[in-house]
Amino acid sequence: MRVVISIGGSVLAPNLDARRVEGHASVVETLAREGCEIGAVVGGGGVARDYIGAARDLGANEVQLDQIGIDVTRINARLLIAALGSQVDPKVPHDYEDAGDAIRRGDISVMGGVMPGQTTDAVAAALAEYVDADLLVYATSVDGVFSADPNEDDDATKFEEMTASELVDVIGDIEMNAGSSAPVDLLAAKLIERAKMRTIVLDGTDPERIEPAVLRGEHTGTDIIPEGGDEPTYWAQ
Ligand SMILES: Nc1ncnc2c1ncn2[C@@H]1O[C@H](COP(=O)(O)OP(=O)(O)O)[C@@H](O)[C@H]1O
Ligand SMILES: O=c1ccn([C@@H]2O[C@H](COP(=O)(O)OP(=O)(O)O)[C@@H](O)[C@H]2O)c(=O)[nH]1
Repeated sequence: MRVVISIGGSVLAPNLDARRVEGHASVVETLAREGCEIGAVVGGGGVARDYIGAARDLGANEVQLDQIGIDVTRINARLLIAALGSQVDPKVPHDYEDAGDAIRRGDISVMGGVMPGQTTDAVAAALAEYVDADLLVYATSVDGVFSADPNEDDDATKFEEMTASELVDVIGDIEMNAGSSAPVDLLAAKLIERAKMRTIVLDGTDPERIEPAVLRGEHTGTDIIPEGGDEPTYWAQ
């Protein structure tokens, strides 16, 4: 099975901790041993937001702030590469072709950000479409997509399941400033919709949750079902 896993910076590197990175690397390696072809995309986390905040105070515009964020996501990608064994492409790809070439060679590919005006959520969705992935997983800091930000609104309710167009509607109003927080960004949601990409949004704080979700579809987060798409056959057994 070919899977793209987006590891949010909030779960990979809310702060710098080698053991936490090791925990995510261990799950990725387990999935590779189970025969998965893997593209990983990592976010910027706390360090990105520290740099973005400082640069904003210095008067940088949003594109400049995005560029700083991209650089931090690429450093985080190098951290995960360092924790992965020999089967990982040592380079952080600058584009989807390089990532796709590595995955087709049988290597694990680890991307960071690629261009201003989006987040790594969109990178993961575009990579999943480009390599025709069977599944896209967002390991983020909440256990799914809610009707509103659950950290701000106690009345927010979780979607167990939703269509990509419902996802577009729910996250459409979330601001898109550099460093803003969203379980999936708007561009990612639109890419998931057009690609009819089977997607799971789950709490990846404990990376162990990723494995059963990928291998058996077992999780407590949100299933994003492509309209007109069927349940993936690999979970039929
Ligand atoms: N509708 C929503 N559903 C779930 N989380 C939301 C929603 N709106 C905003 N959020 C916020 O998005 C955060 C996840 O985004 P972010 O911090 O960028 O994670 P990541 O590091 O995975 O990109 C959650 O912790 C939550 O506070
Ligand atoms: O392709 C990308 C990826 C990231 N970013 C910038 O880098 C920041 C950190 O990336 P992301 O939000 O994906 O990290 P996370 O939310 O997972 O910590 C984003 O807010 C954007 O400002 C960007 O401009 N383009």
